[in-house]
Amino acid sequence: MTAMSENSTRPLRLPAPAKLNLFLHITGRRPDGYHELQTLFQLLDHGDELEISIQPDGQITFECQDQTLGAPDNNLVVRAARQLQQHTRTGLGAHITLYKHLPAGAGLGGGSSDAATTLIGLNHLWQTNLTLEALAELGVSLGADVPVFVMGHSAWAEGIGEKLTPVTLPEPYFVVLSPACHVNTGEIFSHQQLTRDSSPIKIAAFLAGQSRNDCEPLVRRLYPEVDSAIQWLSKFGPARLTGTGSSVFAPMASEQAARNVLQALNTAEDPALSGTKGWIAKGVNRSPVLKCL
Ligand SMILES: C[C@](O)(CO)[C@H](O)COP(=O)(O)OP(=O)(O)OC[C@H]1O[C@@H](n2ccc(N)nc2=O)[C@H](O)[C@@H]1O
Ligand SMILES: Nc1ncnc2c1ncn2[C@@H]1O[C@H](COP(=O)(O)OP(=O)(O)OP(=O)(O)O)[C@@H](O)[C@H]1O
Repeated sequence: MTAMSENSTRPLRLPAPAKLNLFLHITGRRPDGYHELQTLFQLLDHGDELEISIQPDGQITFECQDQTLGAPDNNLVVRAARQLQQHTRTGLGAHITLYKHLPAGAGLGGGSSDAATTLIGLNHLWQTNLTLEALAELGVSLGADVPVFVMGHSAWAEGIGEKLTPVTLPEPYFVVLSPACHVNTGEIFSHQQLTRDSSPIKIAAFLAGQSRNDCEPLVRRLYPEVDSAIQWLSKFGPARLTGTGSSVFAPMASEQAARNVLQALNTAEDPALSGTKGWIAKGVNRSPVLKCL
């Protein structure tokens, strides 16, 4: 069987991992309104999954059980597929099924990761042979978080999050709490009370504990569920917001320590935590996507 016919018959099942922002400083604003930031992206071993197969007639079709995501045409998976199709002028199409496990609007980069996995998967199936750098450049217009998922490595990031330097992190276990609320990233970045004047730091300052998430004070004020989640998780470790929220996380000394925190969450009688989901994820340096191809 040739590589092409193998590609066209077998659906490709790929992971779309989540990320945490271990810190997030906003250092300025570009003329187009986008914010300049510094962040440390930690990829996780947990996320969504996609199944992709080729459609020879050029159609892009999409399936997802999660009805809360809105119209298929607006889904980042479909937008990524159309963008690659137009850019490469391939005559091929695809049928894509999204198995959504990550909450949306939760600061975990779920939509961006789905878009990145779509670009990587279709580039492979369609044999369009773009480099990862070219796919990342194409993806940044879909979301500022797409490039890190395409490059596939935990990274120090600057610019709007697209200037990436891969870093090797200790890969600890994290407890992640996802309150039931969705936070709209655009709303936080356009809020008058957002801190936008942090001085740039070097990685040594992060390692010395001199970092924060600049969105956190504002998001805690606007979303009491997030404030409660941070207060509760702080009893077990240094808890922080990821991205613009709504999820919060704390690194744990071991998987067992993480399990103990989840058990405490399940038996907590605090009404402010009702609807908040807790889960455990392991930090990974390399994205599981590239290992699948
Ligand atoms: C907060 C982070 O998750 C940190 O990793 C990202 O910066 C956000 O990335 P994202 O969800 O992929 O965001 P996008 O879909 O690109 O942008 C949503 C909206 O947030 C604002 N936005 C986003 C990123 C950024 N660096 N500056 C901004 O001002 C813009 O108004 C934009 O319209
Ligand atoms: N495949 C997708 N998965 C999740 N959301 C999607 C998807 N496609 C489009 N969206 C839209 O994008 C919005 C943001 O979703 P996403 O999960 O990427 O946010 P987020 O976790 O806050 O990301 P970030 O950390 O990058 O800000 C959702 O409210 C939803 O309407």
